[in-house]
This record gives sequence, structure tokens and C-alpha cells, in this order.
Amino acid sequence: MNLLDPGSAVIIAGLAAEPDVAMISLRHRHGRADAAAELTALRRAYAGPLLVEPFSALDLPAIAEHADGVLVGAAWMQDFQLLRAVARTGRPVVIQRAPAATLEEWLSAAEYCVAEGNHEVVLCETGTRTHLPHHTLDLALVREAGRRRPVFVDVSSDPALATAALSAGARGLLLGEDAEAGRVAEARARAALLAPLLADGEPATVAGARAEIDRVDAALATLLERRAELAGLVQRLKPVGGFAGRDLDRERQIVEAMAARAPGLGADRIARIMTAVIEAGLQASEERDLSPA
Ligand SMILES: C=C(O[C@@H]1C=C(C(=O)O)C=C[C@H]1O)C(=O)O
Repeated sequence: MNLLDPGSAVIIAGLAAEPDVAMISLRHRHGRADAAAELTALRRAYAGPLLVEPFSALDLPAIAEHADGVLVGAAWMQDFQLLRAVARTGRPVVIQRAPAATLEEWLSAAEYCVAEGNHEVVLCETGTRTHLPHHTLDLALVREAGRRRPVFVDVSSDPALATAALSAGARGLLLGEDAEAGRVAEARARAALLAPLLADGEPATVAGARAEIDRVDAALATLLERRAELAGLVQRLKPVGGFAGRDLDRERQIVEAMAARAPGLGADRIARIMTAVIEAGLQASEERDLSPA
């Protein structure tokens, strides 16, 4: 199983938040956890992709057996013995950048894994110590490193930075083992909205074009849900809401403005699409207002 998705950003967080890749750190119990027992129990509940941070090299056999990737924490980035042992598990390796490490130091940590024959190395930016209370992500570095290797970005301090991280080329977002579901959902929504904008080049195959359509549709669904929420808000703020409060002048203005942005579809087709969208939003809002709280 691969930690990278070729088309979209991978969301990595604790199992409870239902991420694409679940993460667990064996460091939390200061090495008192039995890695084999812990991972066996986890595997009974979860069969999806799993990224594990060891407490020490002693945990690696259990990780090799149960996990899909090994996370090397920032504090261990230059522990070359550990890096080599991790690489020898044959599992993809994710290497967090130490807070003061340069691009060259980070890339050379990856080279220790490659030297062991493991080419599946992903870098993970976790930030530099600055004047801010939490680490500051270095997005220029992410962009530069991303030209050489896939890069994840740890946005656990602020999921709103997901947009910036993905724009800088991040292939995945780490939200932390204890991330709340709402923060994971925020990062996921931002990733979905951005994905069609980050696509590069014209797909050459049916499968490629369909994958691209899936990304556009994911963004559309996210926007349609948001639009329906806003239309529902207007219904509650207007003197008369729902279908009874329909404003056809406003709807015509919306269609006109959208047709200017979608000349290929043209005003008539946009009008049909938007009528369906508007009516669906009004219907959802009327149903919600009728249903008991
Ligand atoms: C949201 C409103 O209510 C209705 C729904 C609209 C929409 O979904 O955009 C537009 C006009 C109205 O028919 C509004 O008046 O702005």
C-alpha cells in the first residue's frame, strides 16, 4: 500500500478522525508500550494505510509487520543509525525536518534511506522555531524540496494553512494523532477545493481524465454544500424565506455573472444548471426548517 495518492493530497491523522492514512506514535508512552501488542490490537480494528512513529529501533520489526510507513520524527532526523534501520524495514519512510535543518541536511537524511535500497522516502515539513508561539512552516523550502522528493506538511498548528501548503506543492497533510475531526474536515475541504487548480497538464487517457473529473466534482460538491448553507442563511434573514421568497431578478444576475465565466456552456445551459442548484438549496433549507431540531 502506498502512502501517496498520485492525484490528491493525502490526509494523515489519528484513526478517530477518519483520515486517508492513520498515524500513531509509539513515543507517547515513553517506550513503555509494547509495539507488537499495540499494533496488533490496532490492526484488529483498522485495515487501512497506517503510518507509525517508533519509540526506538526496537519497535521496527513490529512496525515492519503491521504498518505501511514509518515516521521519523524531527528530533531524530539526523540519527543516521535509526534512519538506516528504518529504511531496512522496506516500508516507505517519512522524515520530518528538524527545526533548524537546511534543505541539504533534510535531503541527505533521505539519502541514508536510499543508500539502504529504500527509494520510497517522503519528507515532512514541521516548521522552524521563530518568534511565533508554534513552529513556522517554511513553504519556500517545501516548494524547493518538492522538486526533489514528495513532501508532506504538518498543519496541526493551523489547518487553514493547508491551502498554502498544497499550493507550495505538498502531497499530503499531517494533522497529528489527536487532531479533532473538525480540523481534519477543514484540511480535507481545503484540499478538495484546491485539487482541480493544482492539476498540471491535460490528461491523455480516459482514466486520467476521469480522475480529473472526480477531483473537479469533489470541489464542486464542497462548493455546492457551502452554497446551500449560505442560501439557507439568506432564507432565515429575509422577511419571507423558502420558495415563497424567491427573487428572480437576483437569480438572473447570478446566471449572467456565471455565464460570463463559463462562455463554453453559455447562458441558457448555465441558467438550467443554476435553477436546479438554487431550487435544491431552497428545498434543503425548507426541509431542514420543517424537521424537528
Ligand atoms: C438566497 C436567496 O434566496 C433565493 C435563492 C437564491 C440562491 O440560491 O442564490 C437566489 C435568490 C432567491 O430566489 C436570495 O434571495 O439571495
